[in-house]
Amino acid sequence: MSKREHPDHPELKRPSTKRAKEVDAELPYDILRERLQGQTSKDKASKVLHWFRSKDLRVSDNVGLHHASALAADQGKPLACVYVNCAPEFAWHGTSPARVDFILQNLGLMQQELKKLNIPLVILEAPQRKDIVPTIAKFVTDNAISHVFANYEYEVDELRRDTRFLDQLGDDVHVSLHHDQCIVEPGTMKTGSGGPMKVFSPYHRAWLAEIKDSPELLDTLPAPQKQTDANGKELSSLFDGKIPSAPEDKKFASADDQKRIRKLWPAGTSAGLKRMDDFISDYIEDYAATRSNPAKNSTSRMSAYFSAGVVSVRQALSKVKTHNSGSSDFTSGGSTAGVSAWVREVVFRELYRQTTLTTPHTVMNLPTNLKFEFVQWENDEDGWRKWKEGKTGVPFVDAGMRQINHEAYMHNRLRMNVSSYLYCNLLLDYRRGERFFAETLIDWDLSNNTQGWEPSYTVFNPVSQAEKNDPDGEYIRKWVPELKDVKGKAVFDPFHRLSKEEFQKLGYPEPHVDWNETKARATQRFKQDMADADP
Ligand SMILES: Cc1cc2nc3c(=O)[nH]c(=O)nc-3n(C[C@H](O)[C@H](O)[C@H](O)COP(=O)(O)OP(=O)(O)OC[C@H]3O[C@@H](n4cnc5c(N)ncnc54)[C@H](O)[C@@H]3O)c2cc1C
Repeated sequence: MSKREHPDHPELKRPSTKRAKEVDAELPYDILRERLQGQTSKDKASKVLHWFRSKDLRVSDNVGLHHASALAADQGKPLACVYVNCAPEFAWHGTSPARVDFILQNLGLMQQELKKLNIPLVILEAPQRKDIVPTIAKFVTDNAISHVFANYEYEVDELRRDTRFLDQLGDDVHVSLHHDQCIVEPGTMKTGSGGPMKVFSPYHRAWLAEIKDSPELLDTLPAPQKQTDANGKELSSLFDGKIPSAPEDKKFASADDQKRIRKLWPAGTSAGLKRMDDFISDYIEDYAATRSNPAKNSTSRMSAYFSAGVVSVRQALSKVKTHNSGSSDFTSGGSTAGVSAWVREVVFRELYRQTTLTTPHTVMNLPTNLKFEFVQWENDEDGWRKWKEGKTGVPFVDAGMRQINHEAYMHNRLRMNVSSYLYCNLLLDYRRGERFFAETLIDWDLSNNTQGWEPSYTVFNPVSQAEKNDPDGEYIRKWVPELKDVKGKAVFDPFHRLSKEEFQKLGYPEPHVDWNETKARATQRFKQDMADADP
């Protein structure tokens, strides 16, 4: 059996490195674009459709929807919207109950908002993933739709799905895809030699220069105008669609969980925009100084809204521009330390989408650096269980894991620490952690998650990381109540810093592994297994 096949862990399935390189060489994005460009243009519309996916769930500043509505209004033709619900698609990606619930709630709010504009939002059901394309293609044909609009999704399966969609529709229907997820179109930031930029610093510099020179990239688009009664009437049978409930395997474990998560992450574009306004007025100026301290809770928490597209990055950055005295110069010379530090994080998000598009093997369950594919991982099931439950005996790691289990969210500093601990100290396949994040986070985003989990030689020391970033131990004491009365620096490493008797009274686990020994083991394993690796 090949090491790529894991009957016990289907989430670890992946293609060979040879296949990965073939996909990189013939980009699914290029194949789709060629197919789009090969369409015969179609000037006259009969009915227009916008197809929402799970990354553009908003009515305002939605590029695809805006163009769909402009065409419909221009030609005086009806406009409808559609979303294809597919439970196996959620299962395939491992989408968390929190994210499924967030998506469904946002669909409900959008349906109401669109109804006020006399535009129906139809929810189609695809029983299996393979049914998505035939289901929507049938809807297009049955309703005599002439033009379909949507926004690009940059992941391999999604690009291939769209190519199949075009093939299935043939020449009778015209399909337009738009770039909506980023400020700068992915794939367009090139190095001097013409290849896509892959390294953060030059990409960041080029990105800042582009936005400074072209502030219109931050302009937002209005919601569609209200549809005429006559056109609304033509679509009258499409108005009474119901929002589906979550599939059984994606329901919250309890009503309490649902209530807590909904309170932490209120659905809707208005709630997201308000969160952004509050962040700008209360936190952005201190962001550079406080962003790494998880106890301060001073980051924007916009990630759930960005990943489902409930708020666009344009909407967020146009607000930051207003705050920055109307200037789109977000360099350190043109904005405050807080503003430039926050925008820098958004630029990571932009680069990761460019990487997904131009190096697609990164979203096919393979590391960017394919040499890491040759590492032999351990099978420490006890360590795996302790990691998931936040019981490794390492306070900073456990605090992060308990936060994710409670909030469907984890502070970035902790994401870096718990991931390093999993694949370096426990030496467990990093893909298991990546999948656990998908299954738990409300803000799961394939590009950000896979790039965040990219394995590297750096082994984080969770004790010194905690001392530096949580200097008062406030975050640890909040999430690990067994340690709430531990005084001073012992909270960072109670097993080594308290007497045996004091430690035993806490009811907190001993460290599952010794950090120094496992760091040396990881370094040695990576070096040895990757030395002759020839992906
Ligand atoms: C192992 C690992 C897994 C991650 N998985 C995800 C994920 O599934 N979804 C996700 O959105 N982010 C992920 N991140 C990135 C980052 O941790 C989160 O975006 C951030 O913590 C969200 O909190 P915030 O909105 O308050 O961020 P802020 O600090 O306010 O940043 C603003 C926005 O910038 C973007 N951003 C911030 N940090 C990063 C980063 N390191 N990489 C890419 N974009 C960033 C996000 O869209 C974020 O909302 C991951 C990071 C790591 C190390």
